[in-house]
Amino acid sequence: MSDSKRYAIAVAGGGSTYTPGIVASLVTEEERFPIRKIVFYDNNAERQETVAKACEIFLQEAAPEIEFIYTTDPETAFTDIDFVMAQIRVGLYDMRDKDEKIPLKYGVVGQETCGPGGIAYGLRSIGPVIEILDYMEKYSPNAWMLNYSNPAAIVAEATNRLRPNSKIINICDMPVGSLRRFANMCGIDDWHKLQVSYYGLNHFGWWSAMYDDKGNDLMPEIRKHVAKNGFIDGMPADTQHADKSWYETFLKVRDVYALDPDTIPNSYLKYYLYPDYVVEHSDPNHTRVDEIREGREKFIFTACREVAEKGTAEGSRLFTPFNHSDYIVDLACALAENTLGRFIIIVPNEGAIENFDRDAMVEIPCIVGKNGYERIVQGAIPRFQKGLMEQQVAVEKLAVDAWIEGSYQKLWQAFTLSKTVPSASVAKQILDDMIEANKGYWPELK
Ligand SMILES: NC(=O)c1ccc[n+]([C@@H]2O[C@H](COP(=O)([O-])OP(=O)(O)OC[C@H]3O[C@@H](n4cnc5c(N)ncnc54)[C@H](O)[C@@H]3O)[C@@H](O)[C@H]2O)c1
Ligand SMILES: O=P(O)(O)OC[C@H]1O[C@H](O[C@H]2[C@H](O)[C@@H](O)[C@@H](O)O[C@@H]2CO)[C@H](O)[C@@H](O)[C@@H]1O
Ligand SMILES: [Mn+2]
Repeated sequence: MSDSKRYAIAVAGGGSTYTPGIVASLVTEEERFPIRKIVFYDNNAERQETVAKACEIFLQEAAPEIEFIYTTDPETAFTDIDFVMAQIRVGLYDMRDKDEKIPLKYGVVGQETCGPGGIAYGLRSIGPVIEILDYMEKYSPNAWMLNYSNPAAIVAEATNRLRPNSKIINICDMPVGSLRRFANMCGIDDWHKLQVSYYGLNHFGWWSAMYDDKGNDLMPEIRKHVAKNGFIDGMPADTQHADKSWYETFLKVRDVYALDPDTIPNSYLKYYLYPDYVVEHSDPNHTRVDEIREGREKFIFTACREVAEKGTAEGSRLFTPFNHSDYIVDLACALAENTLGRFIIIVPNEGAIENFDRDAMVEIPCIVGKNGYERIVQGAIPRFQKGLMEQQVAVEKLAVDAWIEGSYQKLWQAFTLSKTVPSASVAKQILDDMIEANKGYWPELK
């Protein structure tokens, strides 16, 4: 890529609720990351069109120099692009509904990326994510794919196993969302000023050190805050995080933190460490997906239709950059423009966590530039975290084995090994229901 280049972006999952935010960040960052083309790709023409019509109007008003197209044709989407930003949800919210509600029927955590729901979603995501990666390599062999599609841990294990040489970086917005909260807890205006040590698997990690840009230790202040308030930081919540379930998750970090006051945990650990509490506080008939249908999805699609009806995006709250969209755009910019910024991303361990599987996909800080990423070594981790991670990484690897081999046995083992599941018999009942629910999405299991 030449230094004066303007970049072309394909957004895979153009109909995602996160797409307007990504477009907003791309426009906001145009000066340091110039864009010549944005293409939306989705396999659901109708869903994508609603989002695309609004984005088209916004782009005409805010950045008319950017060419914009949307398509369901892979060749049109992936030809002549520099980056794929992927955020597909295979099976849409209807299948998320099953991921959350089937385990709850058996008294087990029902969650999008954790436990049986996360494994079920993983088995749906692997094939289509690989398909998009293959399209990218066929039509734009030099491009990078930045993948948000969940469950990122299982998708990362699969892409590493099945396409080890591909230019793909799997990412999560949880670390950056949390950094923004930590900065706020310490009265620091910009989370980029934080320098942190962090290790784990995706949605399964811990901060072990945090400093400000002058090298001052922030851990004492953050520890004090988290012990008292969890991740509730007093910032006004956006639409999504004003939801009751996010509030509860951020508050519950207090109890997760209590288990190891030396580190600050990822909020997702509540599903593994307090599964009984989570189930008791779940309504099996109204889970997170229902909150989203009533909240984020409704807001995004209503706002898109309003922009299309009015013929202007002026005054719409749709096109607001936020940390999720800023993060993926920052990362693309780092690869394109060699910024050498620090990013917490999901990569093969290869010794960065000294006393952990070399071939596990771990989430750690890396330096990112034109030639990819360089890991920042995290050293040896404590026994508590290591024990938990070994169990969880085995779940993720068994799930990918099961997808590759079409193995019922390995998938049963994966469900059984999840810390959220109490026994092999409960695992089997959930698995058998999941097989029925995922017909047409999962490989045939023998
Ligand atoms: N990694 C992270 O931290 C992170 C953060 C936020 C969202 N996400 C993920 O981003 C994705 C989008 O989330 P959402 O809530 O906006 O979902 P959504 O259902 O609103 O959007 C997903 C889009 O993907 C499309 N799609 C599904 N299968 C496809 C395929 N095979 N090819 C092309 N398009 C396909 C759907 O039609 C839909 O328009 C999910 O996977 C979600 O888990 C990840
Ligand atoms: O339940 P949803 O669909 O609202 O959110 C699911 C996603 O949640 C995580 O991202 C959070 C993040 O943890 C939080 O700190 C803040 O930044 O908002 C994010 C959502 O935008 C998670 O990382 C994703 O993988 C989930 O898809
Ligand atoms: Mn995530």
